[in-house]
Formats: sequence, C-alpha cells, structure tokens
Amino acid sequence: MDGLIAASREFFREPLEEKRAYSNLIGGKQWQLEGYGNDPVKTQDQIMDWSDRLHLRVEPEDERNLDRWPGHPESFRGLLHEYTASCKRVKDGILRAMARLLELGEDDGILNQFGDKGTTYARFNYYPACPRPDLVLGIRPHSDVCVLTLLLMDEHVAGLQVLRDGTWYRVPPVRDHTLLVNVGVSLEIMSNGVFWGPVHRVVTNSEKERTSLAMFYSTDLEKEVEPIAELLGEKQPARYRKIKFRNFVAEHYEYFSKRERVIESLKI
Ligand SMILES: O=C(O)CCC(=O)C(=O)O
Ligand SMILES: [Fe+2]
Repeated sequence: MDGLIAASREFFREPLEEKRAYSNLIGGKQWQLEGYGNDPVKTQDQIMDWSDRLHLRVEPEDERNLDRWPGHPESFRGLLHEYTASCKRVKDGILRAMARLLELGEDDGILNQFGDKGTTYARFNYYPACPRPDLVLGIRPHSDVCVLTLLLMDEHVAGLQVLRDGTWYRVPPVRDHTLLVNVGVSLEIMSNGVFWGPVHRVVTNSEKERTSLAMFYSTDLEKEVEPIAELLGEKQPARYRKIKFRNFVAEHYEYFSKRERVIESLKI
C-alpha cells in the first residue's frame, strides 16, 4: 500500500507534459472517465476541484487500458495489480456480510447484481497545498455513484468530511493501512434505501498536500440498477426507479456540475 501511494505521488510530481500523456481528454478535447485529469466541464461558471486525479479501470482485468497506466515509476503497474487483487477479497467479504444483514437468501445476493462485467475503477486523488482553502474544495460535495468504495486515506493529513443532518463531520486520518468503506448510491437503490450513500467532500489544506486512493466497485454499464426483487413486497414497495448504469453515470456528472444528487431524481 505504501509503495503504491508513494508511486502515485511520484507520478503526480512529474511535469505536466509527462502526465498529459495519460490524459482523460481524447485529442485534447473529448472527455472520458479514464485517465489523468479533472471532471468534465459542463458549464462556464463551474468551479473545479483543487485536485489532481488519475482514474484507471482495473477490472475486468482483460479490459484494462494499459496505455493510460503510468509507465513511471516502473513499480506502479505491478503494485496496482496486486492492490486490486487484495481489495477484491475485502470487497467480496463486505458485500457478503451486507447481504446477510439484508437477510437475502444467499450471501452473493448483492455480488450477483453486478452483471457479467462489473467494473472497478481506481482513483488516485492528489490535493496540493492550497493558498486559499476558504475559496475552493478538494472535491465538491457528492455521493459515490458505485455500489461500494474502499478508500485508502492519507495517514497524516485530514480532509474528508461527511454530511449528516446538515452538519459536516471531519473524518480523522488513520494509520496502519485502514480502509474506509463507503456505500455508493447504486447500493442505496439495490437495498431499497436500507443502506444510503452519504454526501461527502474534501476540504483543502493551506500547508500540507494530501493523497487518497479510492476503489470504486460498480455494476456492468449495461446492467439496470434497481431494488433487489427479494426485498420488495406489498408492504415494501420500490422506493427508487430503475436506471441503466451507463445512464446513471452520465446523469451523475450532469447533476454533479449543478451541485445536485442524481439519486434524488430516482426517488418514487
Ligand atoms: O480523498 C478522499 O478522502 C475522498 C475521495 C472521494 O470522495 C472520491 O474520490 O470520491
Ligand atoms: Fe467520493
């Protein structure tokens, strides 16, 4: 873990021209999810996040776009490959335990909602020290659109905050490779609202830089995300409309740029 974080820092510290070789803008213009760079620009007055990002599809393994994976430092690709395999085991264990909490008939009741080609993205976030933390956020308020996120936070510098009942709560940094497990809004829909995808943000720091690595576990892009049938009944009607995951992601970015949550539009 330390090696991978150190390798990602090394990448982020390289000159911009080096990093642009892995850009998320095709031909310098058309935005795609994967690669190095920021969010899509949807409106002229959109305030961007104070962060540098590298977003890579790590699963399915045979669909990796290795041309987006930094070749420097040389250890990067091997370390990310190993980290992906370890995190998969953790994610499977957590989702099986959550299926039991929902009292689903089988432990794989959530895992088998992912479809044939569930996808995992690794997102490296690098937040440089910011001279005016009062003016800009590291990441604006959002909920993760995936099923589950495993977040490896900076061991020394705080920044993540979670919204609950109108108050922002600071998440302290933790040592010893602790992972923070976050529910994404896909799981909010699947669980018919039993679990919910909290709104969170990252504040900037005037003196210290910060890094984090999020692993986002999502369903197949062609799969419809919907409440699990077994959880529904006469007394438990569906609370969310279903949506194809591909459209959910597209809409997430539309709403995000307007500072709204896409899931609100799916509530019945
Ligand atoms: O940097 C963090 O602690 C959180 C990152 C995050 O929320 C995200 O990448 O979606
Ligand atoms: Fe997030």
